[in-house]
Amino acid sequence: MHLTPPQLDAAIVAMRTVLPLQYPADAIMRRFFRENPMLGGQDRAFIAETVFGILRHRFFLESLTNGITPRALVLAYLAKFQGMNLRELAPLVSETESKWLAEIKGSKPDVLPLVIQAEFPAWVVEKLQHGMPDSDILDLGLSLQQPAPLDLRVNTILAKRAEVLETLAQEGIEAQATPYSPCGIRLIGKPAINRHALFLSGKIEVQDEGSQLLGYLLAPKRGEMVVDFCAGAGGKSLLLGALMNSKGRLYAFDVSEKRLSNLKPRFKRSGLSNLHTQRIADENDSKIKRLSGKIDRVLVDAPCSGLGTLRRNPDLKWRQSAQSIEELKAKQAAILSAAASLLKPGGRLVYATCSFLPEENQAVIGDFLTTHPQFTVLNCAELLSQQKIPLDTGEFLQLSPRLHQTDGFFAAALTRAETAETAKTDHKSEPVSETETV
Ligand SMILES: C[S@@+](CC[C@H](N)C(=O)[O-])C[C@H]1O[C@@H](n2cnc3c(N)ncnc32)[C@H](O)[C@@H]1O
Repeated sequence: MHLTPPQLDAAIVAMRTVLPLQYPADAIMRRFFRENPMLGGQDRAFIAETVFGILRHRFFLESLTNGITPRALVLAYLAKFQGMNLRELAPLVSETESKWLAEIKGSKPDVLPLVIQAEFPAWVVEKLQHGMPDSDILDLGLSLQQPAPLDLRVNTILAKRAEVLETLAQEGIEAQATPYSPCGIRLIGKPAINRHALFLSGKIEVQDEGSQLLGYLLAPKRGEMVVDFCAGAGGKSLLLGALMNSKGRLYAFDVSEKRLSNLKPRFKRSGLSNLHTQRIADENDSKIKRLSGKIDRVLVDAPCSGLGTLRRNPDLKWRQSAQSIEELKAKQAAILSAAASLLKPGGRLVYATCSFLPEENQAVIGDFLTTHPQFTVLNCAELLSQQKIPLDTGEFLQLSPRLHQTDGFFAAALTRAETAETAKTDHKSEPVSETETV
């Protein structure tokens, strides 16, 4: 591309605004674009790509010199990772900068320490080294430095995947069916899909293929009682409703009113009628207690570090810490325990995170099983195979950008044993009354 001085300046200002990283980078960028309405579509794309690209490669870029400035970060990123040659950059930089950029172009990351090559903070590498060889940590880190593709979920209540693919092809939008999710589509580029008629009519939603697979793992059936315990803005609730063919009762719980209200317009578009959102104060809310032992399927999409989404949210590396993981582990255990109490004997619970840290995943499940002997683990590969999805990552579902081109998801499926004791508890629980339909 031909880079103009105003474009370069705007990227530097955006980088300076984002860098304290007190708030999520995507929120800061949204505000930056709102406050700079004169920027055109191309400028915005360039600035966003540059800022997120720098965050993906920040450890490497900062290793190049001491006290690196936002301007130096932008220039170094354009030279090293955007392939801009020194002739293109020459009219925009000083002679000293030009010499420095020439050195950077020749630098070789593969001689640098693992933390820099993998672009992980030291505390993440330390945690991973307990169970992973350095070569795997590096592979994982490198795969998370790539931008994520744009995946869509076809809303099977309103459309078929083949029909959506055909419409996209007719309009020259390159797309293909996702390899695992039966309702997924992967776009080749990044068109502004949220202004497309298919999106506005509720036929498609933006959703990573890995996230879609969690719905197939839970596999709710028509007419069942289902809970999405940490529903947020409802990415997974909408898929669960579609898998239930809008029949039965689907509760979407969350502690955040704001996130649940973001679900409303999506729900309106979706054509579903069986979704009931409820804000809960916390996992011990009385609304949860009233549903004890009554639910067929429960999804726990637990609050987590989000490190598996570093392709999309590279700033999480600086917004999480060893301390925040400790707090998350306690929260995850409490939520899992409360959500499990909802399950009918013989029911299914899926616990999921978008983290690759065993502490947030296998360890939470291990501790839960020790204190809840009435629960056992179901084999995820078998559950997916029952849904005609040929994906075997073992007992747990473990997705990675490198192997599956999805975000880094973890999921465990659990079932509750049928016992005389649990049947007695069922009899005592009261029906839930006040539900709000969005
Ligand atoms: C990973 S996000 C869920 C994303 C959502 N399922 C989706 O697909 O869009 C985790 C959610 O857990 C919610 N949360 C945090 N603490 C909670 C609690 N104690 N009970 C229920 N939800 C909680 C957060 O507000 C957040 O929306």
